[in-house]
Amino acid sequence: MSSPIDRLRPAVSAGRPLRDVVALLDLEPDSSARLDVPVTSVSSDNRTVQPQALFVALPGAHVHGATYAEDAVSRGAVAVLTDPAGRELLREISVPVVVCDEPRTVLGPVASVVYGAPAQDLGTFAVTGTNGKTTTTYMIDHVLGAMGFRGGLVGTVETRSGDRVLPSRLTTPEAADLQALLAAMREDDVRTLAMEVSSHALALHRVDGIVFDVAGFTNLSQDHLDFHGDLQGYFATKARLFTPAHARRGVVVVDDAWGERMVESAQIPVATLRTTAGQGTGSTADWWVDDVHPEPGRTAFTLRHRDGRALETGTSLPGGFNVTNAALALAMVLEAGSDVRDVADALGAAGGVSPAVPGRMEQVSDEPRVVVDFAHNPDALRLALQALRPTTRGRLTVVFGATGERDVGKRPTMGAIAVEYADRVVVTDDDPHAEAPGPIRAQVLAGARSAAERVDLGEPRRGVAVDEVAPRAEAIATAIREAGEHDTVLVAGRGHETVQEIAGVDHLLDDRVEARAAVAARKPLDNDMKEQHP
Ligand SMILES: CC(=O)N[C@H]1[C@@H](OP(=O)(O)OP(=O)(O)OC[C@H]2O[C@@H](n3ccc(=O)[nH]c3=O)[C@H](O)[C@@H]2O)O[C@H](CO)[C@@H](O)[C@@H]1O[C@H](C)C(=O)N[C@@H](C)C(=O)N[C@H](CCC(=O)O)C(=O)O
Ligand SMILES: Nc1ncnc2c1ncn2[C@@H]1O[C@H](COP(=O)(O)OP(=O)(O)OP(=O)(O)O)[C@@H](O)[C@H]1O
Repeated sequence: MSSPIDRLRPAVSAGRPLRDVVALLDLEPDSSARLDVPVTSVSSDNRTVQPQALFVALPGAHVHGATYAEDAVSRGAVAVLTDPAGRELLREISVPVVVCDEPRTVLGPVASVVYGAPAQDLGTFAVTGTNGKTTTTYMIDHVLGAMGFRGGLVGTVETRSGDRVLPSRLTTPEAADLQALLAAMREDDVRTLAMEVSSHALALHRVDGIVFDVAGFTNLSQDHLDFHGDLQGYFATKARLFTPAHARRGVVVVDDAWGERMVESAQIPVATLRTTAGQGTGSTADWWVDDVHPEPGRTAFTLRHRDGRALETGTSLPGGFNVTNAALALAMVLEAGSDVRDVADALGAAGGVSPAVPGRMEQVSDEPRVVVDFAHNPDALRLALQALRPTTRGRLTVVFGATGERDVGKRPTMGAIAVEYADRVVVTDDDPHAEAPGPIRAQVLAGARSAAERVDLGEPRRGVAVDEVAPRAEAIATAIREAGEHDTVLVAGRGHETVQEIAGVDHLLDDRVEARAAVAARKPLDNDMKEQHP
């Protein structure tokens, strides 16, 4: 996880006089002389303030940003934008203060003005949905890269501007950081942007001030209900992306009812995409996936449009859901105006839609097969297990936990899903954050054990072993040590992440590193067994 100070920003910024910001907000200037001061950057965190910055002091859940205004000024901030509560905290400040009721809602547009509307110089693609955002953005970036465009990427795993790469702190950065990043991309001669737009970002106005060329919707299922209250609120927040303030056109996966509802509520032109089997010719969707079949090392498929366009390609990323992600990425690129033959030629040379996506169905070993995946909600866990089941010759083990301080309701559900699809379930810790890890495991285990009882009573009887092992590194080691050669071990929930937060303290932990170490530790055992049974 990077600190708030690690961020990509432009080396040069012409900036704008503070007067322009005041005009944008339609406010009465309180001191005309000082409104000529040039503003060359915008920060909503004092730790990122540079000389000539506008410091935007936001009210937060923990603290008011105005608390840090003095420090921001000492770092070179030349003005402060805040709300009336922030103004109260800033009686003695030495720089002009601009007050508006909801500074969060203007942060993006203000930063866009200061940096010279950088989004307008890029071909912009935004992806939202519960699952698949990271994968789909990597796929869009891969397709555009194959076509020769120098790309920018913003999302959960990393932030990339051409050759410059940083690990990400948030999936979607705060508005001021995002606009600075887009300005850096323009400086780096980046032509296209593929970015994840989280529901938090939409609710907290992080992408205000950007109108994406194409927005994509993957799916919706239970997650983040701690923040959005219920699924309806979660959906309504995602739907904001499909309005003229945020996007020009959209592509919506209509495999589930939420997709259909997204099409109904969209206020921009949207193309529909159906990727579930059996649609074929005569599909009611604009785009659909046809002729899905396995080929060595990949799944081949054809993306068709109702106007007759067809694109034959494939993806090496496992699971039916990755065909969906690939089809969405392609449909978004085609809806942006690319010619289907150009895309087909580029993909032919690139070997299909097959980017390396860190921690997404990432296979770290063959025998036993060990796969590290980011599935951390019920739907993703079920799909990841379903994807691995048909190609598992032995037993399927899953190692996972649930996040602390987040959506408590999904814990027992995930336990039950694990039992439904795996032969062995090892419940451990995810990121407990400040919550006590034991009770989180207990809630996951409760769901798993009651599902296991149902499975044991059912016909045919299927004994599923449910164990609790913590800490997580020990759980991974145990599952891999005890796995047979033909077994699969899915380590789910943390994917690419390298820091685990327990009791508010960060610990270095990378599931892929732990899994590789556990596989390496089996080697003497493997050799001994081979000597005994040559
Ligand atoms: C719910 C949420 O998103 N909260 C974000 C919000 O926090 P907050 O309102 O509590 O802020 P605060 O800590 O009270 O601070 C108030 C203001 O003072 C500033 N400040 C604070 C401290 C300081 O030393 N100096 C300073 O200037 C802060 O930058 C902020 O502007 O503003 C903070 C500053 O930008 C964010 O770090 C914080 O994200 C927290 C860490 C978070 O975990 N967010 C997650 C839930 C999130 O956004 N996730 C989505 C992806 C979800 C998914 O799909 O998995 C994402 O897009 O990343
Ligand atoms: N289209 C999809 N439908 C359902 N599940 C998916 C889909 N694509 C990926 N997944 C599952 O969800 C997990 C997360 O995938 P990915 O990181 O691409 O999604 P995301 O939306 O970016 O998630 P997050 O915002 O939490 O980072 C994957 O590891 C996989 O298990």
